[in-house]
Amino acid sequence: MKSILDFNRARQAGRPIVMVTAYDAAMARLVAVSEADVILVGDSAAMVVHGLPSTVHATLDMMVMHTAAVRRGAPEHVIVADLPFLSFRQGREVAVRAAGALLQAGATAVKLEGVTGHEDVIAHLVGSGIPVMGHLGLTPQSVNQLGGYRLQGRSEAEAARLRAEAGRLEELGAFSLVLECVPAALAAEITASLAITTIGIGAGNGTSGQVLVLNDLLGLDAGFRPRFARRYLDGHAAILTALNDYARDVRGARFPAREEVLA
Ligand SMILES: Nc1nc(=O)c2c([nH]1)NC[C@@H]1CN(c3ccc(C(=O)N[C@@H](CCC(=O)O)C(=O)O)cc3)CN21
Ligand SMILES: CC(C)C(=O)C(=O)O
Ligand SMILES: [Mg+2]
Repeated sequence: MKSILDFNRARQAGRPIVMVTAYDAAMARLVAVSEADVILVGDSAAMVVHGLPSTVHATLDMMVMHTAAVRRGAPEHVIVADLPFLSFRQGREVAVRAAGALLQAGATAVKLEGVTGHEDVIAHLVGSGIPVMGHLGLTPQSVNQLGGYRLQGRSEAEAARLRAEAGRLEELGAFSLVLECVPAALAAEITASLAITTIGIGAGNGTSGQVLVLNDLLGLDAGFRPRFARRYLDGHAAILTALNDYARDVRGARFPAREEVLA
């Protein structure tokens, strides 16, 4: 996809939107030549790339660096970058500066979690020419409040709140929103009630598109296996085999071979 207008074009054409994360130029180059539509520079980078315990630890500097690297690897794609924890909860000026830094690093749009309490910030970003993607349901930046990564919107009260927040995001001018870990029927109902697109993760197949963390779909982490994260590759095993082949070749004096010696 070349612009955010392609989100609604895809929905109108009945084509599911394919979103995947990337954090560096090498992976972005791969995604750019794949059939995936959109790249998310997720704040999951804090966990996946930096080994930090949660996305609470993502910083603006970190997100700017990853966004710039991904833009170099994918010059033509729509890139959505996550606004890090608290960067949109300290008033309009701080938020617009953070979002501006992400756009100047190469993002096409920003994503932010939740809506209640920062409605004015969302409207101000949109009014400033910054496309905003919302993120509802399981909002990982609130993990310390949610008490873990669990399905959201199970009670009727929670479902009603999610419906209202999704409608509010559309009213405030968000062009799309992520629904993370919510019941499939609720995600489908919210999608049908909105004119803007929804991108699901752990939210069933009734959304306008899907998003997965690249490392998850490549199976790079042997330990992280939530039910929604289908593995298209056992990357952990494949890479481990390559590494051990290399180690054995060095120890067995099979590497480097004659043609690999510069002389
Ligand atoms: N590598 C990675 N992939 C992600 O999808 C991801 C991150 N990191 N970091 C930020 C958040 C955290 N996310 C998570 C993390 C764990 C579960 C999880 O363990 N889910 C279980 C239990 C569900 C439940 O109890 O309702 C599952 O089996 O799906 C879900 C989403 C999604 N995001
Ligand atoms: C899981 C997706 C939606 C995300 O926000 C991230 O990767 O940070
Ligand atoms: Mg995120």
